Amino acid sequence: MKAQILTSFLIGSNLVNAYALKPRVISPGEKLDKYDYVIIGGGHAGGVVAARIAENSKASVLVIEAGPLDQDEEIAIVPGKAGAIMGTKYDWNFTTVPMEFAGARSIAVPAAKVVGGGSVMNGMAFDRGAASDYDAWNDLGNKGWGWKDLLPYFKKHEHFHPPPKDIAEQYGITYEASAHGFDGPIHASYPPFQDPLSLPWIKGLNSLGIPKERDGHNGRALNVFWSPNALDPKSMTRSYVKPGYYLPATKRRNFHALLGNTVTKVVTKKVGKKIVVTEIEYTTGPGAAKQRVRVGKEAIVSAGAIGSPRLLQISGIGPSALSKSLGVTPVVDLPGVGSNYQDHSYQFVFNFLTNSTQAPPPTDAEAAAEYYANKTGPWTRSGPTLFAFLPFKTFTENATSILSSWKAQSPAAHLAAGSSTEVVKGYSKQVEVLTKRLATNLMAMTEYVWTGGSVLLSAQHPLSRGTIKAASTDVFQQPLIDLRYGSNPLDYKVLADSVRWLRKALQTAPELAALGPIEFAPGPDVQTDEQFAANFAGSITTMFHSCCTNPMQPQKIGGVVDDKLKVYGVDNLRVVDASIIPLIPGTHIQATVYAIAEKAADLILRGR
Ligand SMILES: Cc1cc2nc3c(=O)[nH]c(=O)nc-3n(C[C@H](O)[C@H](O)[C@H](O)COP(=O)(O)OP(=O)(O)OC[C@H]3O[C@@H](n4cnc5c(N)ncnc54)[C@H](O)[C@@H]3O)c2cc1C
Repeated sequence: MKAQILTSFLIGSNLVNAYALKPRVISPGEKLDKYDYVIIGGGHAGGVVAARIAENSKASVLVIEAGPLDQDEEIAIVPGKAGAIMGTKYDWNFTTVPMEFAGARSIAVPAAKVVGGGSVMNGMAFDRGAASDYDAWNDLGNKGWGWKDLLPYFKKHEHFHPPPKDIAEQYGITYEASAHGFDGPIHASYPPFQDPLSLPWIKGLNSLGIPKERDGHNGRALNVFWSPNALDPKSMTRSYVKPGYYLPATKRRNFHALLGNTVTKVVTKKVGKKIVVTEIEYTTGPGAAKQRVRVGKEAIVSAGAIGSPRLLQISGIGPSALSKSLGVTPVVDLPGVGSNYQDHSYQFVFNFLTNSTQAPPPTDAEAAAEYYANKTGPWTRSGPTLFAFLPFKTFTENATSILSSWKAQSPAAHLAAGSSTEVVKGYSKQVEVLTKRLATNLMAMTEYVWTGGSVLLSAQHPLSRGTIKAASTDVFQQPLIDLRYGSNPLDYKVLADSVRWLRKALQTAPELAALGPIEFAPGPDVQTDEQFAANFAGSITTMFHSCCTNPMQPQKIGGVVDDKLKVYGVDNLRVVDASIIPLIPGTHIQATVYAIAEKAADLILRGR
């Protein structure tokens, strides 16, 4: 791919080269020899952290991103086309290895390869977890990462727009202004089109004793609630890192971005007793010459939940045995790198609504015409704005016994073979934290996404843990990605009970039963735990929330970064992206990624 360098340059006092350049596109030869901060990956978190650091005009910042800039194509910015970007040139197009407990299937794991990363590719659902999800991070030993600590960063990136009056009245959309930010770069708004079948779903849940929360953004992302999309209400297009952070940053003279360049190695050196990152090695493509840039202060790895652990591993920062098997000299033995892989898997329950009086939805051509003519209609909505996140005891009487079974399991029993003692200890601690919090009604266990009859069920706190392993030192060869869905059999048990509850809800809640739902998949033949497990193994797939592969937790329990996001054992290296999440929160994770990146930038700017 043709290398692109977008730039704006610096007169930073601490720069080696004394270019006095205006913002413009330059050739690779014009890059500086050394930058204070080199950010690897200009994706979602990387784009935010780079732009924020560059607000300090004295700091020189270079972002190296493997992908290009999107060109405002429909697939990037039109809500109704969200998802169509998967499988294109903006996707790394990763697939898993055959997954042992998921029918030996390999599945696609979309991962963005474009400026703004997942913020360009995602479904624009824009919500936060419950307070308990983040307080659990604190429980693991991470000071400053509880709900109250993160709330200012959730607000900082957000520009909230209250719902239009007519929509709010028709659908009962409520919000709490105190939970929101009003001047951040990312617009959060409610599309003018909502699904009329949302109303019987809310009423049905209410009649089963599940309350509607005023606002899921206030720490109670539980039960049923409305939530905005990452949507600019003026243009009715996606609100994301490129317009919100990246383009404004390119106007700064101290900000450079090197696009279409892939980092191949974090180069370290022993200085006294310390390991220090001295250079970053990168290239324009397979077989092309490798180049280097010097790191003045810090390197920040923001290559995503798959890219970041892989890059650390091929740089000798990771499990030493893996480094050696790759022919890499180990730099720091960090067994947690590439472990602890978590995701929200999902399973559909498909229903026909035999009594629905809803008119058939418009065709794609009609929806497109309406969108382009008036910026109204179904294409203004990318995905769900109504959420149901149910606490464990809400949907199964087996919650207590399942939690007891979790605690009784031998921690190593279901982890990947060869997991280190530290990783096993970390997992054990995570189970302890989760079982305590899931026993309350303050943490969600299953998300139910109502799609007007059919329902997508997603396990929010899986016990299965996957792995990412570099297959070779070649960054252009895909790593071994193993989500290991179902490796802990209790995950399938939880999901089976989630489906059972849904079936009952659809038949007993009067507002839902009135729609005449008839299930056609998994279908009435699937009843026992064993039948469910077999069904899930054949169909379960990703909800695209890969995370947790460089967990922030103490090193002795398999952590990779500390609570300042600094990599253990390396003096000037941080990781800032979804990989640092220790426990996946019960939410779609993009707002959490924004908050992580905002907090990281704050730590860096304050010299922490
Ligand atoms: C298909 C999809 C749908 C989703 N839907 C939603 C949703 O509706 N709501 C929600 O809340 N969340 C959603 N998410 C999740 C959310 O968008 C992601 O979790 C988040 O964007 C990840 O951010 P990140 O910074 O960790 O990684 P990324 O945004 O993936 O950034 C990593 C960047 O690093 C670059 N990179 C990787 N390796 C290298 C290298 N060696 N050299 C240089 N650059 C490199 C990549 O090209 C990429 O740009 C979705 C995700 C996907 C993939």
